[in-house]
Amino acid sequence: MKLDAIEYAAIAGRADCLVTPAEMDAALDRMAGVLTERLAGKDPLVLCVMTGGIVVTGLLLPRLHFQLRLDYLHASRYRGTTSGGEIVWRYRPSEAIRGEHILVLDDVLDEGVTLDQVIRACHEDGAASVLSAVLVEKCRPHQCEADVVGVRVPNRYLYGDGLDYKNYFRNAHGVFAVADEDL
Ligand SMILES: O=P(O)(O)OC[C@H]1O[C@H](OP(=O)(O)OP(=O)(O)O)[C@H](O)[C@@H]1O
Ligand SMILES: Nc1nc2[nH]cnc2c(=O)[nH]1
Repeated sequence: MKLDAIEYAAIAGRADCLVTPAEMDAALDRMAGVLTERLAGKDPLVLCVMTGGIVVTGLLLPRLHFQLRLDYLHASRYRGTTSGGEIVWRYRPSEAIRGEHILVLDDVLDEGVTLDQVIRACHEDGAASVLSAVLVEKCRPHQCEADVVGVRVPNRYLYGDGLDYKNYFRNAHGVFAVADEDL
């Protein structure tokens, strides 16, 4: 469904900014530092979890000054809605994963169902090691933990830096919480 320009502006106007663009940039620098310590010299294969992971991947990779390769996987469970369902795999690069040091990059750790299943899939597919990093972690219980976290935020429905609201706002820099009346 498309949003008209008035609705779009109203949703943005009612949202709360939880993390500013400058705070996100600082978080990305910190993540890059930790990932460099953990992965430099290992020639990792970075897997972007589509679609939300595309922004953190694009912002983080130029900060990683060591040898690596990039691929992606596509697993999703929200699909434009605000509550999660079954994981649907659209692309799983099983052959490429065998024997590799994998870095999984995603935008958000919420219930942790997606990351848990992605990490299990990488092990099943024969990864030599699996490290995970998320840009945003919600303060709530998760089915699994990420190894590296950019920022931690309250448990609200979020958009920005890859996270969508009704398929929009992935391009907003920073993290924003949708107003209750828009949920
Ligand atoms: O921790 P969880 O509760 O499993 O939620 C996290 C997942 O939810 C989002 O994906 P979504 O299914 O919305 O797909 P998208 O990346 O296409 O937005 C996000 O990109 C994570 O992959
Ligand atoms: N856009 C978006 N996707 C999610 N997937 C899991 N939690 C969220 C969230 O808060 N916002």
